[in-house]
Amino acid sequence: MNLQVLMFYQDDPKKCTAAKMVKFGIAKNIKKIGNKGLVLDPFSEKTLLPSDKSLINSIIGIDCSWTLADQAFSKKFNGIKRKLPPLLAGNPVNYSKLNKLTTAESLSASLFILGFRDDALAILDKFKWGHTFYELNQNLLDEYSKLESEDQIDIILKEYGLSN
Ligand SMILES: C[S@@+](CC[C@H](N)C(=O)[O-])C[C@H]1O[C@@H](n2cnc3c(N)ncnc32)[C@H](O)[C@@H]1O
Repeated sequence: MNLQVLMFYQDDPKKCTAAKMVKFGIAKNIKKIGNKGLVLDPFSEKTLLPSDKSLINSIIGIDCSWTLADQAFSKKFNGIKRKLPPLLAGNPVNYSKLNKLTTAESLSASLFILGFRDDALAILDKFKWGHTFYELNQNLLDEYSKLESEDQIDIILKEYGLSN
């Protein structure tokens, strides 16, 4: 799957996971999103499902600061927007917080859910804390890669003690 990042350059470049993925040739730094691009948007009403694979030709992470994310996502991006189903951050900045993932974690999780397991793990291998993200979410990711509808997510969260 073609991985892309659209960068706002708002965070420390030394810690930016999108910049690291571009440097390693894992993701392409783009300025324009295509119509069949899956935009990873934490504010989207729709959740990513495995069946979305047939609609898309690329996955795009929007690399902005979490503190400015509402402004960044108020822009009208082209593409197909989806949030990820609930996952725990493994990165040191937002460790164990639900849904506050780095761009690298979000791209990895989306690949996992869409069935590209090896590619998902290869991204995490590039980060010291990558294995922590996988260990925290392995069971959830396995379940999400079999999702047929959003209705099933609440049942999964209850099973793992993550529902309110
Ligand atoms: C807000 S930026 C933070 C970037 C961070 N500074 C880094 O170095 O990775 C993280 C991006 O990953 C994607 N993302 C993170 N969590 C997500 C979620 N729960 N659902 C959908 N996309 C998510 C979005 O594209 C989001 O803009």
